[in-house]
Amino acid sequence: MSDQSDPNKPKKTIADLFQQLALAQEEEQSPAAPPKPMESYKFWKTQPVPSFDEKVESEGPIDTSKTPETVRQEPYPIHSSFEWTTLDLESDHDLDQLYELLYDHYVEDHDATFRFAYSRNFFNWALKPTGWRQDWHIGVRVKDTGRLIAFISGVPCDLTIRGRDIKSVEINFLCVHKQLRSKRLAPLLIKEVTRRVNLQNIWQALYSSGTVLPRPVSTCRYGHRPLNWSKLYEVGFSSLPPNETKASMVAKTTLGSEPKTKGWRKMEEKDISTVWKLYDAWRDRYDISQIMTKDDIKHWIYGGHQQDGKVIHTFVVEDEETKEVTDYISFYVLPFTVLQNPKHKQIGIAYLYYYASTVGLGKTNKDEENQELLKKRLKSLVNDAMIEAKKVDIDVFNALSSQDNTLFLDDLKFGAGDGFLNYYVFNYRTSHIDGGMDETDHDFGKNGSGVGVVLL
Ligand SMILES: CCCCCCCCCCCCCC(=O)SCCNC(=O)CCNC(=O)[C@H](O)C(C)(C)COP(=O)(O)OP(=O)(O)OC[C@H]1O[C@@H](n2cnc3c(N)ncnc32)[C@H](O)[C@@H]1OP(=O)(O)O
Repeated sequence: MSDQSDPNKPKKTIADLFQQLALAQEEEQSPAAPPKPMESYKFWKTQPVPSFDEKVESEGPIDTSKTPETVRQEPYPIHSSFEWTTLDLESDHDLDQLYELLYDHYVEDHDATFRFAYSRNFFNWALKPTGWRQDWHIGVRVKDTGRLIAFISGVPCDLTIRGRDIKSVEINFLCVHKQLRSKRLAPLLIKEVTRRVNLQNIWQALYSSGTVLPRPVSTCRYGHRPLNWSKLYEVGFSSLPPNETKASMVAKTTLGSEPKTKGWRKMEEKDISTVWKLYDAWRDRYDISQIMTKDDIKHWIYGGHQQDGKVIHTFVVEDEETKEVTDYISFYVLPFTVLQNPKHKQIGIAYLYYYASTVGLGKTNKDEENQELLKKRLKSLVNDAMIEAKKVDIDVFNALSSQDNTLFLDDLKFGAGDGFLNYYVFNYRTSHIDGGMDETDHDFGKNGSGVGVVLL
C-alpha cells in the first residue's frame, strides 16, 4: 500500500526515498567509516584497489604487470544452469529484458511504491556513447529459459586525475536478480567485465556506489530540490515540516515561470564546438574529470540523435552583443513510476549534469573575488535550469555536492539527502578528492569540490 492510503503512516522525505532508491543503503552511515575490516572483503581484497588505511605515497596505477595477451581469453566459468550473454541493445527483445531486470531488481524503496522508469532513450543515451562496445553490455541468462538474471555494463570514459590522462571505462548498472543474491554472482560479473575491458588494453575504471567498498576516492552527498511540492506531498514523497502549512511549502518552493538569464536558449547543434571548448577548459577546475571529444559532447551533452528532449536537456547563454556562447547547463531526466496511487502515475526527476561558465574559466576556487561572481552566475543558471525542468514536468531536481554545486545548493533550497555516493577508480591509487562536504562530513561545504565527473 502507498503512504497515501494510510494517514497514520509517516510520510517519506525526499531524502529517505533517494537514500533507499538511488543509493541502495539501509541507513545513514558516515562516509569516513568503513563498514567492515578490509579482511572481510573476500572479493575486493583480491583486487587492485587500495585498502582503507593505506597511505598514498605516489599516485598512479596499482598493477601494471598485465598485457592483453596475458589476460584470460575465455569467459570465466559460470554455474551450469546459467550462461553468459552479450546484450544487443539494438534489439527490442534484449532492451525489454534489460528494462524488466532493472525495473524489478535494480533499486526500489522498501514498500515498493516507486520504481525507476527507464526508457529506451535512457538506455540508448547511457549505454551507447561514442566508442561503445556490445561486448561490454554483459548479461547472465538462465540456460533453459533464456531469462536475464544479471547485468553489468561498461562504456568508454577517459579520465584526467590531477593532471594525468587515463584511458578508462565507466562501469554501471550492476544488477543481480533478487532471488539470486548473496551467491557471489556480483564478483563474477565484475571479473568478467574487467577481463573484457583488459582485452582492449584498458586497465582503469570509474564507478560509483552507495555501498562503501575499498576505497572511495571521494564521497558526495545528494541534494533534492522540490519543484512541485503539492504533487510530491500527494504521492507520499514529501512530508509537511512542523510549523509549516501546505500553502507555505508551495510558496517557499515556487520558482518564476520563465528563465531570467539574458541570452538564455536551448542548446542547438551549431553550439557543439563552443560547448566542447567550454567543457574542456572548465574541467581544469577539478581533480577528477572526464575527457570528452567533440563527438562525446554531441552524445552526452547535446543528446545526439535524441532530440526529442526526453533524457538530456541542455541550455546555453548567448552574449547578446557578441553572439558568443558564454555558459551552458544541462540536466538529465529519469522519472519514477508511482505504483498504487489513484492520482499520479509518474514523478518527474531531473539530475543536474554538466555545466560551465566563462565566469569561472581559468580561475580556481581559491580566488575569492571570482568565487563570489561565479556563485551569483551559477545560482542564476541553476535557477533557470530548474524553471526549464518544471516546464517538462519535473517534480524534483537533484544535484550532488560535486562540481561547484555547493556554491548554490543551500541558497537555491536544496535539502541535504541522507545517503552518500562514493566514487571509485579501479586499479589506481590517488589521495582523497574533496567531495564538497564540510569538516563534519554531513553538511554541504561552501567552496565547491574536486569532483568534476557526473556518473549516471
Ligand atoms: C579495468 C576495468 C575494471 C572494470 C571493473 C571495475 C569495478 C566495478 C565494480 C562494480 C561497480 C558497480 C557500480 C554500480 O552499478 S552501483 C549499483 C549496484 N546495484 C544495485 O545496488 C542494485 C541492487 N543490488 C544488486 O543487484 C546486488 O545487491 C548487487 C549486484 C549490487 C550485489 O550482488 P549480491 O548482493 O548478490 O552480492 P554477491 O554475493 O553477488 O557479491 C558480494 C560481493 O559484492 C560486493 N558488492 C556489493 N555491492 C557492490 C557494488 N555496488 N559494487 C561493487 N561490489 C559490490 C560485496 O562487497 C561483496 O564483495 P566482498 O565484500 O566479499 O569483497
